[in-house]
Amino acid sequence: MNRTAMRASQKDFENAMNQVKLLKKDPGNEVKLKLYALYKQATEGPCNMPKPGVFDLISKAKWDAWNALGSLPKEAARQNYVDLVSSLSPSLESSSQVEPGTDRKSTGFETLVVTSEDGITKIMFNRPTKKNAINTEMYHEIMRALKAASKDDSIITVLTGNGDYYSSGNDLTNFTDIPPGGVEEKAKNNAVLLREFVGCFIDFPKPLIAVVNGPAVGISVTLLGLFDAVYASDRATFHTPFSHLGQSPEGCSSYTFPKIMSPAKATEMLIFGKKLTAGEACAQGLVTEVFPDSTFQKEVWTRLKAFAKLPPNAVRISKEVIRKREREKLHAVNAEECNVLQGRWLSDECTNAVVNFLSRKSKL
Ligand SMILES: CCCCC/C=C/CC(=O)SCCNC(=O)CCNC(=O)[C@H](O)C(C)(C)COP(=O)(O)OP(=O)(O)OC[C@H]1O[C@@H](n2cnc3c(N)ncnc32)[C@H](O)[C@@H]1OP(=O)(O)O
Repeated sequence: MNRTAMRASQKDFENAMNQVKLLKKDPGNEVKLKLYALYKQATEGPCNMPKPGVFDLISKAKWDAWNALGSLPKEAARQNYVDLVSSLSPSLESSSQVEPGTDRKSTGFETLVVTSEDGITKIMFNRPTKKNAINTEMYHEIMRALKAASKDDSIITVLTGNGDYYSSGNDLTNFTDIPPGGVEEKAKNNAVLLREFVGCFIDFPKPLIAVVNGPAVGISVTLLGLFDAVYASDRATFHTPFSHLGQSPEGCSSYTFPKIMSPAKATEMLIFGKKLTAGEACAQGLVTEVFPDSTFQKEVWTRLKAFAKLPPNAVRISKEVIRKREREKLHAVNAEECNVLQGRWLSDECTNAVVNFLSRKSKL
């Protein structure tokens, strides 16, 4: 279509402005200056600002670009703006698509949906009928997805849940398939797996963000202390009923939670199993921000897309600086928690709690 023969309407102009916000790639300073100048010309007419001083480089570059348009009529500037934006269209995305998910979808996962788009790798727990309980396969797949995300070209990595739950934590049927070596061997294998699993979160090199779409239980809560930001729907709750299950804290929460929320508040959660609302978890520092469920996805993904446009090296280096001085300590805490849990899994208290759940005598 020959757009120059057309006259861009105010609506075309507004659409073009919205499309600019959704550019996948930075179009470069030259194009950005042109866009700025055309926008100013289209909305205010010829340059009407005093020339900035030579040391104010950015304002001066903008002024030069606008001033260079001379007396170009507003209508023509509007048309040129729309044409310029449309020439950038290969790097635009559909404006209706807010949440990443359609671009590169990784195959080979049974329990996850992993997608990569707009500089964001999204790892979505995908066992909605089991409230996204984490079974052995899922522990392995999450580790595989994190390792791939650490090497791909994304800037940030997001974990979220499919369905009404974020995750109901460890799949309690993990305790049922007993190997030839008996329950001791099972407990040992689980401790090895758990240590490796939590280790992947400690060592993850990019910002890790949790998009907590609904209730979170057990290990899906404790791990949040190792994330860099946690955004929650106001439907989400945070529950670590370890004592009820005859178990003890994991995911480095015995160290991170007292630091994040004070020792007494951590005790209420980790020992007494107090369930927090999203608002309470935010007040205690575990959650970064809470959103109304009706606008949660739209608001959070818009924000994440903006984060993912930040310079990748600066983002990665900053994450390393922040994590560096804690990494050794976190690995030591993880090792100790796994050791303690290995013993707990062999206890009558834990066995009874799991049997009660599996025979539906108890629920949280
Ligand atoms: C390598 C090992 C590492 C171990 C690390 C240790 C981690 C510690 C923890 O994570 S402790 C937390 C463990 N989680 C729980 O105790 C939660 C148990 N689940 C429940 O209490 C409830 O299911 C509920 C409150 C989460 C949801 O209740 P609701 O009534 O809404 O739904 P249902 O109970 O009908 O659940 C639907 C189906 O999902 C199955 N399911 C849910 N959670 C789990 C789970 N954690 N483990 C196994 N299965 C779970 C539930 O059994 C239903 O399945 P069904 O439809 O086939 O009956």
